[in-house]
Amino acid sequence: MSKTLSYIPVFVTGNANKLKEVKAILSQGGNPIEIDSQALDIPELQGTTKEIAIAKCRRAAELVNGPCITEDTALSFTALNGLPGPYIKDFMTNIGHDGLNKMLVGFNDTSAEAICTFAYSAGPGTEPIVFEGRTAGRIVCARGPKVFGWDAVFEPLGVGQTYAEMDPIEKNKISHRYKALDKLRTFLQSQS
Ligand SMILES: O=c1nc[nH]c2c1ncn2[C@H]1C[C@H](O)[C@@H](COP(=O)(O)OP(=O)(O)OP(=O)(O)O)O1
Ligand SMILES: [Mg+2]
Repeated sequence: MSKTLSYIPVFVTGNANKLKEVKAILSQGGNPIEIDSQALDIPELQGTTKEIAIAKCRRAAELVNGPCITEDTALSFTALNGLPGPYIKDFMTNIGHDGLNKMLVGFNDTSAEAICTFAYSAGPGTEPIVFEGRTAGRIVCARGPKVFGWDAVFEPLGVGQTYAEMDPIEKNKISHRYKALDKLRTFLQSQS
């Protein structure tokens, strides 16, 4: 039986690949949760992953004028004290898979962490709540289809494949997004 919330939150994202994974993860297991979606591009501040996620969700709640969910993804390199972190989108756009590898030339440490921060707001003026998921791995030369962001250069610890090489079902079992969404799911189910 699927659990029915008294309202359907809107997942605000401009990223079709994120939406696809979120829908897949939420429909697995016994208690699917229904969400709507809207493709809005919301300005993102500088700051910690949590500060950025909260500001984004606050703005989204004003725009949709109701309950909403946003998600912010970061890729943090240990050797660079956490950078590019929440600024990964600009780095991907400007220097690509190769550039991300070159940034680590001269460092012995190629470890990195994929961080997903979901934020939920019950509506405009309501302080967003955040749910974080982290998956540890390392940065490698691109392997696999270059369909989704930096998937081809991130190899989760102990898997031997990059996110891009993994079966999407397997990625969705261990990913930063899955871990954060699992916490959000528990919260939403407790609300209904
Ligand atoms: O699982 C992932 N595997 C590989 N790459 C990923 C993943 N998840 C996000 N990404 C990329 C998309 C964007 O280049 C950056 C995050 O930026 P971020 O602002 O969170 O995403 P976005 O602007 O594309 O969509 P949104 O409208 O939800 O903000 O990392
Ligand atoms: Mg964004």
